[in-house]
Amino acid sequence: MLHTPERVDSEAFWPPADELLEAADDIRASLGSNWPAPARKLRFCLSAPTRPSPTDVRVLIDASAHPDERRAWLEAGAAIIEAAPARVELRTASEVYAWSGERSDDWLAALAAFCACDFALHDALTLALAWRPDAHATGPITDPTADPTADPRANQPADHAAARAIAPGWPVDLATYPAIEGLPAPGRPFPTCPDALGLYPVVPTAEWIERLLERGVRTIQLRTKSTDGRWLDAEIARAVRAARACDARLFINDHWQRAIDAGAYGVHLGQEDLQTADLDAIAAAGLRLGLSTHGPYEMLVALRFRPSYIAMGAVFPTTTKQMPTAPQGLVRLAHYAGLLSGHVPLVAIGGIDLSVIDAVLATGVGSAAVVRAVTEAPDLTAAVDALQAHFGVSD
Ligand SMILES: Cc1ncc(COP(=O)(O)OP(=O)(O)O)c(N)n1
Ligand SMILES: Cc1ncsc1CCOP(=O)(O)O
Repeated sequence: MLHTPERVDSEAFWPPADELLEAADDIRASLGSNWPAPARKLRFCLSAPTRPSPTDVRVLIDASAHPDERRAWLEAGAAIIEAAPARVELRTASEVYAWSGERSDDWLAALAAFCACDFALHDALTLALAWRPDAHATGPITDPTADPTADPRANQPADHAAARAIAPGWPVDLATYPAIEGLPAPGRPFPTCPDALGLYPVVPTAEWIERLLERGVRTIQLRTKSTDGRWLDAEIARAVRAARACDARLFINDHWQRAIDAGAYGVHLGQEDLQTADLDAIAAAGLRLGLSTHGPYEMLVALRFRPSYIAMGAVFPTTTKQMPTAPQGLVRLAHYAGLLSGHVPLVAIGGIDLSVIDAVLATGVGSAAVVRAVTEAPDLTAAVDALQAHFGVSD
């Protein structure tokens, strides 16, 4: 079992800072014990270390550093956080992130606490800037016997309600989350779609779509990596025809222009597609937009575009797609579901099949997207019927 100790590493701050460590420990304890143990222990350096290491994060508060010094830290693999009034920037050798907005005086303690729960540094910083001493969830801390990283195939929690509980220290109010800099001004909101999108198969051809519509599926995605334009046009047109005939919600992955031309219900895009897709054209055509995310930072990015739903994953390990981040697990998923509840529907994806569907739905998500659970099912009808039954859909 990989339970995180409810404490921050005693060497998390350099030079040692007892009060800061105590505040970080308090915040960490308020997050409960169900998080993965941190993959690496970061050291937050309030003064320059003699020799920076890749696990160092140099923290400059209302201060600047000589460019040569910065270069040396980044070359050593260290990260730099610069905190100015109402603005924080994180710089690594390859990335720059910037947030603006108010923050708590204890944001640095909160940062150490979220890093101790194994959030990536930019995700932990997003959460730390949102953290407030008095704006906490009221629910019980999640079940201390549940293993956050465990696939419930191996460790089925007796009570799925445990997976839904939100730790008291988790920042639940989107209004306290910082603004991410460098994004376009919010455009018009995309048309809404139901909170509970239900079972959401993601499949490679129109023929698959037809087969699944026949089995009663009503939210579905055409996802193909083909670059053959004529084939794509024909498949998308056929899929749209089939979905319309059943009044089903058909999302087209990536091919937003073709989806507009064919009159699909919606488009699904990844974070990198946000740089190139014409979101105004998608919205103007009345299509819904689903966006992929892999953590709290990307969730905030996605929210800026006012999508119809946000997808989060991979929840569990998957062989269908190479993922940029480690599986999120159920505990994070439940916290994301709590945060987005009432704002935008959340779709879980990655490694989901019949054996985990109950646990996934217990986190509060309204939909589960699946690839292999249908495309590799030995008996498609049985697999779809069994999955659908968990969404209250029966034959
Ligand atoms: C419902 C849903 N969630 C996530 C994805 C993944 O989309 P993306 O990040 O764009 O990656 P590719 O699917 O293009 O490989 C999805 N397609 N659907
Ligand atoms: C496309 C995608 N995006 C995030 S996980 C994933 C693959 C999900 O596939 P499976 O359901 O087979 O694990």
